[in-house]
Amino acid sequence: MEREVQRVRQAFLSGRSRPLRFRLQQLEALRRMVQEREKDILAAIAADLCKSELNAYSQEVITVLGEIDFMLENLPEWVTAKPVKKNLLTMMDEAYIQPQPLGVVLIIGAWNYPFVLIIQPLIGAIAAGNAVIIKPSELSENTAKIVAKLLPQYLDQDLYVVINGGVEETTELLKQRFDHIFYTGNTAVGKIVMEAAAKHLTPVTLELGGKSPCYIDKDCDLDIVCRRITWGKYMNCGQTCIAPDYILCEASLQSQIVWKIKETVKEFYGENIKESPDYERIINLRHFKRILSLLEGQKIALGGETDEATRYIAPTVLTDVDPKTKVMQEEIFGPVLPIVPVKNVDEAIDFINEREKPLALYVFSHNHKLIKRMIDETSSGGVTGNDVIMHFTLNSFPFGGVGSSGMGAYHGKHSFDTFSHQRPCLLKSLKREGANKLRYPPNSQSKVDWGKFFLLRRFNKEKLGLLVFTFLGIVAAVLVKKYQAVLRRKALLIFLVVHRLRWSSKQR
Ligand SMILES: NC(=O)c1ccc[n+]([C@@H]2O[C@H](COP(=O)([O-])OP(=O)(O)OC[C@H]3O[C@@H](n4cnc5c(N)ncnc54)[C@H](O)[C@@H]3O)[C@@H](O)[C@H]2O)c1
Ligand SMILES: CCCCCCCCCCCCCCCCCC=O
Repeated sequence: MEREVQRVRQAFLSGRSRPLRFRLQQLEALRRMVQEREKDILAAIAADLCKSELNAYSQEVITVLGEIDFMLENLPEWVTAKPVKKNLLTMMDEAYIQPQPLGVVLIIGAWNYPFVLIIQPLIGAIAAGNAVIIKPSELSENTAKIVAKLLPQYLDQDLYVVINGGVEETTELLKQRFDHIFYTGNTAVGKIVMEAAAKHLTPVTLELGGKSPCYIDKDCDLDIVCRRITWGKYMNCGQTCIAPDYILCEASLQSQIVWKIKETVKEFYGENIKESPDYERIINLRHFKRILSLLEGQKIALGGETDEATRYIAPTVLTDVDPKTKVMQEEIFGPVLPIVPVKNVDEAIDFINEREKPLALYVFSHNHKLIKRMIDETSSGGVTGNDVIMHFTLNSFPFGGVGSSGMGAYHGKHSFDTFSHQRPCLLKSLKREGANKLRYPPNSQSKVDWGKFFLLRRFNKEKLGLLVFTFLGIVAAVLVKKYQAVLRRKALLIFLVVHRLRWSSKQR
């Protein structure tokens, strides 16, 4: 493992991942890989999650292709140095921010969207000029294998390396020094990753989970609300990090919600859900049993049917759920939707704020003010009002959690920034040493006063224009004079003294 990371580091140190042209070529090659090997990729995802190829394409591949195109379009602008505002002490210097790659990045993926969750961060890491080690989830083994097979056929083999394995391999990998670790998965392992990273002071991005609440106000169109919630909750069999985890609403709305979800389930998946190509299965037996244990002692208002042999759990709704029961203590990550009755929006806000900060928050209402209030008075990684999941699809948004749902974010420019160091660069001349004497010892009150003038003085645009105009006038005058150097220094000195005297008198 150590040798493998060393090899990738050597490749990074060769410098070839840095030029813009190279990054664009690699991103284009990645796009070619997705397009040419689409069938293999979709088959692997389908095998891992019992997912139709159409759904695999619309949930994972579209996002990846969109992200690559967005990077290709914007990267030339993002990589360029950005000039920054200067102060009086640096006005003659060059000052800019240059984004630079961090070095060797480790990306650890989760199984629930096994392709997009490793390839989307990879796109950001390549765009930012890094070398990358990718560790796909061992639970989605088919996708892990196909990614390990295909990437070396399309990308630089020394810079971008896939390492497959389970907990043992990941543990060994985490002992190595990286320049950034990007982890997607559950919060408990997130803590292990962060602890390992701390040993090398490696920065981390943690894309974690949590219980994302969904508040339904009585002032809304329940047909539409229930259709949208049914889509987001049962997509991928509830195994989506930003799926609505539970519903908060007034008790009187419960029966209508159950009825409308039942109708929508029929509309989406037909009478025999098991036969539907759009309804997935639970990833493994451990998760299947975990989800079943959440149903114990609950009032099942819809669904509840299961089949261990195929790890099938029907779309399920629980009503009158007691917040102290197990289903409300952990992230469900399955097709079970508890409804917790609350009296009103105030109680819903308190309920959310008494718990860990979720990855997503959903609010449904015709009342825009209520939605805004919910946003203002709670915290979550992201929010969608009057829909679910959809904020994930907008790559101008930073995607990530807050508090126990994660730290850092990615997608689009936010990925580029996550994998870049924003390096401040100040380039001075070896001339104009006179002004520098101010900061050299021995210090004096007069030097401090000059320092205050240079560093604390604020010019508005008009004054700055006047300053530039005066300065140019001085330069022009000096050019026609015989004793150029002497005159320039004196004129500048006079100008600065006058300005400082005026400023000092105003201060008093
Ligand atoms: N925020 C997001 O973008 C996002 C996306 C998907 C999933 N998630 C969250 O991830 C969770 C589901 O994923 P999961 O955790 O079951 O996926 P998982 O079991 O695939 O684990 C994630 C990764 O952690 C590694 N891992 C597991 N145990 C480890 C250990 N002890 N030490 C080191 N590495 C270890 C695995 O090899 C894997 O690569 C849910 O909580 C979900 O909300 C979050
Ligand atoms: C048939 C064409 C449909 C067009 C696509 C519609 C938007 C689909 C959105 C899918 C979003 C997938 C969510 C993936 C979340 C991954 C992170 C958490 O697990």
